[in-house]
Amino acid sequence: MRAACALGMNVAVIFYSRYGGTAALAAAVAQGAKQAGATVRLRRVADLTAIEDRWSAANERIRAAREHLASVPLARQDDLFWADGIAIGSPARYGAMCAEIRRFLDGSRLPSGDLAGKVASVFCSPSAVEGAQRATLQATLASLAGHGVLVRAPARAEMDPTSRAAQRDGPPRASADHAPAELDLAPARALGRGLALLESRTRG
Ligand SMILES: Cc1cc2nc3c(=O)[nH]c(=O)nc-3n(C[C@H](O)[C@H](O)[C@H](O)COP(=O)(O)O)c2cc1C
Repeated sequence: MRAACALGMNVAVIFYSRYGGTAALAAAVAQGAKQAGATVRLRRVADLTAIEDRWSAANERIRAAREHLASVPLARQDDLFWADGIAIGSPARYGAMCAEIRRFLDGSRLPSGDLAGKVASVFCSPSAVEGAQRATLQATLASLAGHGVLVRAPARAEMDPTSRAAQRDGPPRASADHAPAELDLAPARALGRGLALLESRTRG
């Protein structure tokens, strides 16, 4: 049997991350798409606020994450047009996507339908507040669907932290220490691989 391959496919993985959790998931999504043979752009969305605006206890973690992510290029509207497959990642913020991703999508001023035919998927780094991840993913998907993309809905294991939590001792890790566990990274890689391969199939 011939192995599935997404050679010639472009995948853009676009994320915002304050503490590094979503960034780690984004890197795993990008890795999965690359393993499938796609050309990948890993891009971050810039912060809207300065570190000094935040309460001090969190500042060191934020600063470390920013240093770590400094070499990742900033996302541009062109990345959306370049891509055949698009993955958007956001931390959960009160059950919705973060303001940075909202602004990126709004600021790209895409006429409705401009991303028609592309395949899109979403991923999310929540804390252990069940339901927030699902709400965030659905809100992000709804925004992308408005631009005419085909939605590659996350599988249950990618979508629902409680289904993964059942497989290990303790709650999902993506928030407690901001370092996603392998049980979170493996579905993220599968999402990237699945996105790249699905896109190659829709092209025929
Ligand atoms: C303003 C704010 C609101 C948040 N709201 C939620 C929420 O509704 N549900 C949740 O599970 N986590 C929530 N969190 C926690 C973040 O989603 C969580 O820490 C996430 O892993 C951070 O991702 P990052 O490491 O990529 O920055 C919130 C965090 C902040 C700062």
